[in-house]
Amino acid sequence: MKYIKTEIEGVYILEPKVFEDARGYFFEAFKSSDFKNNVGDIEFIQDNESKSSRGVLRGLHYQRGAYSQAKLVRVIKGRVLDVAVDLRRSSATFGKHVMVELSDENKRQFFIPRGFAHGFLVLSDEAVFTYKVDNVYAPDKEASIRFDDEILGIEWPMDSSEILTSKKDLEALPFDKAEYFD
Ligand SMILES: Cc1cn([C@H]2C[C@H](O)[C@@H](COP(=O)(O)OP(=O)(O)O[C@H]3O[C@@H](C)C(=O)[C@@H](O)[C@H]3O)O2)c(=O)[nH]c1=O
Repeated sequence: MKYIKTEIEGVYILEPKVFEDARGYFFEAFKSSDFKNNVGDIEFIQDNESKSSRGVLRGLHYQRGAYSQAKLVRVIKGRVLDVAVDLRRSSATFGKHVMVELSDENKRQFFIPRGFAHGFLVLSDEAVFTYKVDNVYAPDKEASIRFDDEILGIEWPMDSSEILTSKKDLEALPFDKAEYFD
């Protein structure tokens, strides 16, 4: 697995070594010891999976305060654009984001530390998205920032007429009303 640093401290793109043969392929999707050596001592406690159709945008989500979750995300079917927004007020890249394409073809993974908002847009007809988190799900600590917030300036490659979000995400707060991290 290659661990590639991004322009935001603590955010990594992971590229697995894929072994192909006549039967198909094999790769190590997660190896705790490697992850610890390259990223840090993070204990993932839950695996999640969602399926979405083209144009679905889930995000930009985070859990507030001590309920923040680090996430290791990947796509096992289809193609998405994944975005992590830095909400760490003391960070040099506060308010900045990293965008990466994740697909079943490139098999890339994206590591988003605590203190970030996260979201993705589905580019293929269907996408199955799976991710590990390192903290409990706490529905009353959930927060959502508008994906099309002007300050964030994320360039989603679809018109808002093509984008489908949840009611919760439509009612999300603008970035300047969000709760940040120290
Ligand atoms: C996130 C989550 C949701 N749920 C339930 C609540 C709800 O009834 C249903 C769907 O939840 P949501 O609408 O919040 O699902 P979704 O919009 O897919 O939320 C996810 O979006 C991506 C971008 C993230 O980064 C995740 O952390 C998470 O916030 O699943 C759980 O039971 N456990 C969980 O850990």
